[in-house]
Amino acid sequence: MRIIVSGGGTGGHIYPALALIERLKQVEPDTQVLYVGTDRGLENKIVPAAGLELKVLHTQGFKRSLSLENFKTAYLFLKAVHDAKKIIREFKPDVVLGTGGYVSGAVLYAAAKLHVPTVIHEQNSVVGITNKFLSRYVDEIAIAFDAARDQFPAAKVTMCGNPRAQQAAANANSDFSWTSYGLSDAKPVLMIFGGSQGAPKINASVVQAIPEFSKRDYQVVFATGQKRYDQVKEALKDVKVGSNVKVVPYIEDMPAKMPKVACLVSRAGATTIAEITALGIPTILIPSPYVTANHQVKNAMALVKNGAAAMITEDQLDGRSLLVQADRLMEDQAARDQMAQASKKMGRPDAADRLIKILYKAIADHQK
Ligand SMILES: CC(=O)N[C@H]1[C@@H](OP(=O)(O)OP(=O)(O)OC[C@H]2O[C@@H](n3ccc(=O)[nH]c3=O)[C@H](O)[C@@H]2O)O[C@H](CO)[C@@H](O)[C@@H]1O
Repeated sequence: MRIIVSGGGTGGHIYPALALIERLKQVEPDTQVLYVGTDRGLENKIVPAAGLELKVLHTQGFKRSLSLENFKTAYLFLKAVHDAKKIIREFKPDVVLGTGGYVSGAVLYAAAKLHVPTVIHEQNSVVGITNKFLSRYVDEIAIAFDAARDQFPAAKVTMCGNPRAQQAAANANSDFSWTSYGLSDAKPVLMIFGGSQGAPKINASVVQAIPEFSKRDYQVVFATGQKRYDQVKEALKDVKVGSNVKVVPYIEDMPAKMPKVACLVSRAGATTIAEITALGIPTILIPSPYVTANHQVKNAMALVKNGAAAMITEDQLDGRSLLVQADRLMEDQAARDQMAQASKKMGRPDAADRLIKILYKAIADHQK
């Protein structure tokens, strides 16, 4: 299969695309892939690292309020559509897949106008602005939460889950060792990260809690987000950080490491949730209150209701509340086991295979 994949900006849109590609190459080893992203997003780091060719377009998001900047955005969109058409004509894909982010708006719109089969994947329960716009033009829409169904044209929608779940499940028996982080494999690890880019309030709370974490019998791996690392290091300059606590900018190859985590603290982004439920990882979710229609709270509540996660809302978050919840789980294996079981029941470990079927369907329907 020749496939163009486009999704950009944050890890939550990029990792599902990469997981799909990894699986597609297992099913069809001669698959040819071109990734189209923005010139600024995390894809510039993640996609080449995965050994894929990346072409970039310059786009930006529309402001919700009336703004002069929106004229520039509209111009950039039209230019990006024009450039995307050129890329599509040259690459001649059998199908184009969009996984969200502004750049996928231009690429999928261009593909639809060129009558190339198109599929979009929506990771969230509340549909993103780009996918909402594209839903009129594309052939097929794959969703990961039932709640997204009614927000799209019914005939195009198929439940599939998030391909990153299948990748996570496939790595469940990972042989990763925490010794590469200077930690022990004999003691449980609490992993903390605020989404793919880090989150200021989570970072500040972890900084407050570090003197106590440093006295615990468990270990802590804390990712600050690439751009926030220096700031956190500065805040920690007079704090004695125990040898059981590791502070890093970013955690690479998460599917290898997540199975080796006893408990996780994280934002409630859809892709993170797909990973933790695929593996059944006890998690304390801290939903971001800064996202469209508060969708992370909805993502989180779906798990909390089933006993699959605990939640701290951002307004209740500080070093103290974080520590209390973390201790409660890290010091109670039975509570962790119970949460793990409930979480795993919600996982969709065949999501990539389902998405591949949807790609085949879009291609076949065009050949009729
Ligand atoms: C602020 C914002 O707009 N967030 C959105 C964005 O979040 P964001 O990009 O943070 O999305 P997710 O939480 O869904 O995904 C984060 C991904 O990054 C990985 N990871 C994270 C930290 C790290 O150090 N290393 C690493 O590999 C995680 O394992 C996961 O695969 O996209 C998600 C999916 O569309 C949405 O649900 C989120 O609401």
